[in-house]
Amino acid sequence: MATITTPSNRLFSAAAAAHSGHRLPLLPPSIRLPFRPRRRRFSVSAHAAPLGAKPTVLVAEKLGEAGLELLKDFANVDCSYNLTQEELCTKISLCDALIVRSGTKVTREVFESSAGRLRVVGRAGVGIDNVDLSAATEHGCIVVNAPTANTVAAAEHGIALLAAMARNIAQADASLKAGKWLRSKYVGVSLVGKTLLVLGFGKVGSEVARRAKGLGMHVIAHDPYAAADRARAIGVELVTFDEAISTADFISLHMPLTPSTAKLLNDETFAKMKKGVRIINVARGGVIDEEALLRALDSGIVAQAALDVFTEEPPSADSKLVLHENVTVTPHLGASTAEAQEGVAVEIAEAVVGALKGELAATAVNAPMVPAEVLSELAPFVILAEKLGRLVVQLVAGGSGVKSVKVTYASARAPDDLDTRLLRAMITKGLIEPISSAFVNLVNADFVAKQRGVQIAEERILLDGSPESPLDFIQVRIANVESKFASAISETGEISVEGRIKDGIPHLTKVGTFQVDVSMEGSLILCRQVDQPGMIGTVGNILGEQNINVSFMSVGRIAPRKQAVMAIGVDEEPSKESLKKIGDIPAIEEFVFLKL
Ligand SMILES: NC(=O)c1ccc[n+]([C@@H]2O[C@H](COP(=O)([O-])OP(=O)(O)OC[C@H]3O[C@@H](n4cnc5c(N)ncnc54)[C@H](O)[C@@H]3O)[C@@H](O)[C@H]2O)c1
Ligand SMILES: O=C(O)[C@H](O)COP(=O)(O)O
Repeated sequence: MATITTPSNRLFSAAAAAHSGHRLPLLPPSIRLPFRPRRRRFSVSAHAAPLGAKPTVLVAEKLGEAGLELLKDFANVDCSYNLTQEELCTKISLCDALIVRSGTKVTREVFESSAGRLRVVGRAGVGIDNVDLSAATEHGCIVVNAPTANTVAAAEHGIALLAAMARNIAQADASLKAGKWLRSKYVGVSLVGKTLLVLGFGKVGSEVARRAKGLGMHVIAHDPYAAADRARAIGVELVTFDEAISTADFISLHMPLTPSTAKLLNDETFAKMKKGVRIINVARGGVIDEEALLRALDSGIVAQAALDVFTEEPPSADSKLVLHENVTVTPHLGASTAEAQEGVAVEIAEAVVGALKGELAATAVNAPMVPAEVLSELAPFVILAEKLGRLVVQLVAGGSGVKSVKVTYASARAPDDLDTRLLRAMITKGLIEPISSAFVNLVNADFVAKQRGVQIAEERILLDGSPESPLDFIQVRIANVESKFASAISETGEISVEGRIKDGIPHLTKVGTFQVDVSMEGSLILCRQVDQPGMIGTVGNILGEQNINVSFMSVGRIAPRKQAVMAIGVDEEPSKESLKKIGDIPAIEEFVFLKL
């Protein structure tokens, strides 16, 4: 038997990966979130839509017709463009989903103003730097984007800017329209044989590279996360950052804006570039230190720049960069083709509708991606996990404070085959919802646990035997607390419960050191007693008098006539009087009533 400990900070690895511009493999689009719909009892929304009512989607920036039609089939759609931040915050409390492009800042204030009603933010495009992802996660709001439909449009715009800049198209056009005929002033540079550096070899970058090869350019790329064979397949060489920037004649930027890419091009990096280098940016303004670029243009290190994106959009009317003679600019038009906008609209509408239906969208950027086949196999264990969390927390004596939770997954499968992110989220949901007003879901489970100071450590036990089922049992323990049911304390001094799946149904199989076997449905009475004949009948009679249906009973004992724990499943909640009568039975040493 081997024990493998897993750090619990992996739940949102997908979010972190997406944030760094590095996506996990995409999944089939229709994966259902294994959560029941939000129950009104735990709703944190002050303005939740009436049950059964259509959800409301606020479309805050222009979206293609085909996408709007898809949304209207499922939801009430409010198209309100050019909202001020204040207007957005006012409207949002009446919306279940919000769709934006890059022009709307979805700030923490927006999530706070939604008072818990906003469940989905759809970014109709790739870059999610205008959405406060941490705030979304903290509010349990899923963020989805449309990462593929505008790739070609952005790549084509990059190539258009490259060619227009090299041949001074914009400047010559403006000059001719101003009545001048300046043929010698606008002599350009050729592209063929020149070295183009693609910085960020993702979807757009690789399409730019492919097109630049067709123009006869020598293309190199730098991307710390890209696979060399993918680059090689289109005749592109992946090189180090320093080598890349010091050899390129043209540099085209295609990475996301993240803390690690912000101001990646700055005074220091411009100083390492070839004199006369030309820069194209259709990624994000913030990846260039714009003041440093201005200095590099003025000193001649950078001969020309072509910019579609700016740190502040729109840039100020007197921006020296925008007005610079050697700079060609467009107002963030990379994704703006008719075809791309229709495609993006459909891509985001499908993702938002799916997320509102409770499906885990393949393009979610702040929730773990769990493959469909894993989800279906884990489904019963997901319910077991929540019930164990819900049960174990009710065994804690008031005032103890839950801080340290240990979860053990026992399985005959290799540890890497078991994805525990969902299970951990559901245990957290079970642990936290009964003792707080928080609404916990797959998106915010780790955050809520951390916020409440609850540490969840996971370990895996590798069992012998055939690995048909993903799990044999799950054990949840809470350390450093007192229990209102002393028999739930294990040899290690922790409150401990253990459960298994039997015939597809979650069963409680161990409490403290006592083996029991009760299905985890309805409610549960746990009694510690001295094992003796007639106990089951006595308790059954008390409950029968009150017309309480007993669904099952199970006795786990240390040895005949010694201490035993009796677990009684009941369909209805017994009255205080009935519970008192049970407690008054002389052989019963302690008992507890638990809601599952
Ligand atoms: N101007 C526009 O209208 C427009 C349109 C589409 C996309 N974009 C922007 O273009 C960028 C790229 O989009 P995409 O769809 O190709 O995204 P992508 O995620 O497919 O590719 C981004 C690539 O950048 C790489 N990367 C991350 N950090 C890096 C670093 N420090 N150095 C080099 N590479 C790094 C990633 O590994 C990834 O391969 C995004 O910022 C997106 O918002 C702009
Ligand atoms: O990140 C993107 O997809 C592009 O920057 C497009 O932004 P837009 O939707 O505002 O055109």
